Amino acid sequence: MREIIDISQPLREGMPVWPGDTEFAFSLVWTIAQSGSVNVGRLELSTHAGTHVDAPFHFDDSGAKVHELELERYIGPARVIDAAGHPALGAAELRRHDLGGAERILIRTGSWTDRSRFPRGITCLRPDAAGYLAERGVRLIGVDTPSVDPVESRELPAHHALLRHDIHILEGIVLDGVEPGDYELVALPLALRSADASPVRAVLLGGSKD
Ligand SMILES: N[C@@H](CC(=O)c1ccccc1NC=O)C(=O)O
Repeated sequence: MREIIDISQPLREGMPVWPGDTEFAFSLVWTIAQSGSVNVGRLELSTHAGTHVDAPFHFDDSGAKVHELELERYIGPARVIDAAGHPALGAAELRRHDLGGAERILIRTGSWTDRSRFPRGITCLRPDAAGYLAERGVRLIGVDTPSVDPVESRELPAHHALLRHDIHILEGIVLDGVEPGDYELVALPLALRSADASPVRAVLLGGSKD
């Protein structure tokens, strides 16, 4: 049995959300006490709640929507690298890490320290990281922050550069205590018609396949 490492943020009332975005809410609309048979909940949440993938449509009107994402991009070999301690990560910083030919690179920036609040001053990606990653065969980049661009950015240069190089984005993963190294990633978007992003349950499978 392979070890399963959950790298997802718990979705819960009061969890941090993008400034001004929909707060997460869960409530029971039917209870066993009232209905005599079942509890049934309802959710209100942003498509960017917690750990999520951005579809290109999030920042490009002609970009692919969530239901158009190929699932194979979100399942398969992934390398976790520890790149903590940088205000921004460009080609120069990433060059110091062995990416090992993995199509999926998950970056621990360590820049979201207090998970009870939405972070300020996160480590972002520089646009020149995109070409460097693409040359090494990367197709999915995951970060432990809510964005690959600075939170104040309107132009979203790293999002656009990554898309131009056909690299998709997984945001808000939790890599505290995860050893750098090679894993299998599973982080599937929901089958959400027309959406700009989707929460995912992201897990790493460690150990051997036997
Ligand atoms: N582009 C950011 C998210 C973002 O910009 C955002 C997410 C939720 C609600 C509002 C957002 N931006 C608003 O200006 C990202 O996905 O990395």
